[in-house]
Amino acid sequence: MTDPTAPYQTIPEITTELINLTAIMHLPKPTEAFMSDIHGEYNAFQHVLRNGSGNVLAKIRECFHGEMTETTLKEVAFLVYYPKERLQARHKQLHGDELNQWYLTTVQRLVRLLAYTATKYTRSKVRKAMAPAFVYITEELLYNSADDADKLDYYWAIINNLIALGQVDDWIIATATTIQHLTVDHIHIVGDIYDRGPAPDQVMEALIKRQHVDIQWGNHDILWLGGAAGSPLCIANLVRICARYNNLGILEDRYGINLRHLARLAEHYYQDNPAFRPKGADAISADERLEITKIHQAIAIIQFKLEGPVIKRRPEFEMQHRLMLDKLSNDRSSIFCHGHRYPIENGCFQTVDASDPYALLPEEAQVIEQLVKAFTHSEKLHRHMDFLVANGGMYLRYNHNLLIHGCVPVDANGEFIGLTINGTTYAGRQLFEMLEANLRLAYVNPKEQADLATDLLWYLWTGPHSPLFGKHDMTTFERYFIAAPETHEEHPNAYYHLRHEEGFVRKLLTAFALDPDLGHVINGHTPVKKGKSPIMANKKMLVIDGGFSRPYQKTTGIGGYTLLDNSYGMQLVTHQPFVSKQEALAHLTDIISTKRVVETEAKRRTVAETDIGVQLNAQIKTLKARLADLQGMV
Ligand SMILES: O=P(O)(O)OC[C@H]1O[C@](O)(COP(=O)(O)O)[C@@H](O)[C@@H]1O
Ligand SMILES: [Mn+2]
Repeated sequence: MTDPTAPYQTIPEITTELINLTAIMHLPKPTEAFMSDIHGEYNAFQHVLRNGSGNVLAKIRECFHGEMTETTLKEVAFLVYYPKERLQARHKQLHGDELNQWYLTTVQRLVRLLAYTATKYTRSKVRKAMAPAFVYITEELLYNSADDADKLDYYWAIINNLIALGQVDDWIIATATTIQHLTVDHIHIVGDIYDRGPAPDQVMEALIKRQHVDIQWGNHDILWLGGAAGSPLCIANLVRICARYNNLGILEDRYGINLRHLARLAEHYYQDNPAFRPKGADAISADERLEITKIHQAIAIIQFKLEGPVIKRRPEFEMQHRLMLDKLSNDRSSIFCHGHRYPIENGCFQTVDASDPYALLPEEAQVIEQLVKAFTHSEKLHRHMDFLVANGGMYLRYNHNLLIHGCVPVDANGEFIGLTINGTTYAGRQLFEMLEANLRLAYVNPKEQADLATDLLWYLWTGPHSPLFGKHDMTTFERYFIAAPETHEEHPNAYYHLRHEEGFVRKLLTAFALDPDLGHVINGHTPVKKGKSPIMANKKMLVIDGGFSRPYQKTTGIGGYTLLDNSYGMQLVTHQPFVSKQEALAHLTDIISTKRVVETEAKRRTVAETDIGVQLNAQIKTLKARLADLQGMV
């Protein structure tokens, strides 16, 4: 890494930079937002992203305190969230002089709001958040006040010219976006961008456009990373989930993955089957539903077949109990598992050879080969996965907090447990690091499909000690084919009851080299059921999967939680279910219901108390030593 102090070598250069860095240390800590389990719900996600978890409206309220009615406040807020759409609406309503008056008022308001949101940042940081084409104009407006009599004409001349030259709409859009970005400086995504919902690719595009984003991988994200890394099992799982949620379009239309071979195989071998009809597919034709139902069965059976060889070649995964196809009776009418014989419902094992149940038919092998090729060659998928790999990890330590999608696997006594590979046992933080190193290895070697690194990707999705899964079994097979509900249970790791205890959460923070007095553990993954609190362990544990995922809103009763951490403290924000962008725009409805203060700081926190502050402090030390050397030489 290059030394950030390298450009400062002379006494005046060093002095200027020292003054700059020391001043930054005193600025308020930038705002962080935490979101998780977006599950492809782009519209709800982008709304929360645009409104900064309710922070934009709060800033507008403070900035224009007492000057605006509730309706006007909302109008300004929605202009900041959806500038393009609101401008279109204005163009329909207002013309000529009325429109010009609206522009004059609006530009002035946005300049005031921008100045207000920019106060806690350096000029250089604010500049970086602006659209390059408008930096000059915006800075002139921002740093020359309309209240200054000498500058009044100059100020209004800029605004009038923006209007006269037809640039004002673009400026409004650019400035609204800058305000959004300054309101929430840093975004943490605590996993599960993918699966179940319709537009994970759009979520990725939105994240790529933001400047400060990190991602803690979720088990569903691993399937897609695994797909790009050429793992046949990850591919089979994610295609199955796309079929189950009527989302095959994500593969074909968004990522250019051709499903023709799979559809042909499905058409040949499968019929209608109630257990495999797609969810949330009321609007599609009967023919289409039938086609998806067949594809769903074809890929599920391929998945169960592919699991066999991996479980057998990796005894260290301890997943032999997940071998299901060899437990079917010869006539496939029953199965012996979980210590009992159960009848099979909705069976579709026509391609399973009783004497060699895990063998793929030649056409199944061909389908999977073709899918692997398509996944490893999709340019768009690679762009998205490169971003996920470059900006993501198995866990993150950030400003004293530990961010993890699922859990840190432990036994009933709270001792770390994990995987033993080649005689070495990996548990606690080492387990995360070993898995991450293997993921990165698998990702850069997509041609390897049966090596340990690729098999570990699948383990991350479903393994009993996977920190991203956190349950003993994934009972997908039983959920499709066995009615008895006791076979569907997926026992959660002891972590999930221990995380209510403060002592246990302190132990986790210490194990990840964080200060247990200052830090919190922030989790996603498990929807917080109606009536349960997402704040646990004397506020040390925060669980923010309130469920953006529509299919899960029945369980949670809400539209999701997000967490905000600013210089004043931490706040948990509860969101109502998001209906649609059209609905939000038509009625200016936000989806914030409550803000709950988790912690309030006695003294406003500054940059000095953040991770960036620690880095700046090191730079200050280096520069001071360099200055002393130079002064000694004089
Ligand atoms: O709701 P579905 O589609 O049946 O999925 C259920 C499966 O999803 C999982 O909950 C994993 O997904 P999450 O990470 O979203 O919890 C499995 O444990 C479970 O078998
Ligand atoms: Mn998850």
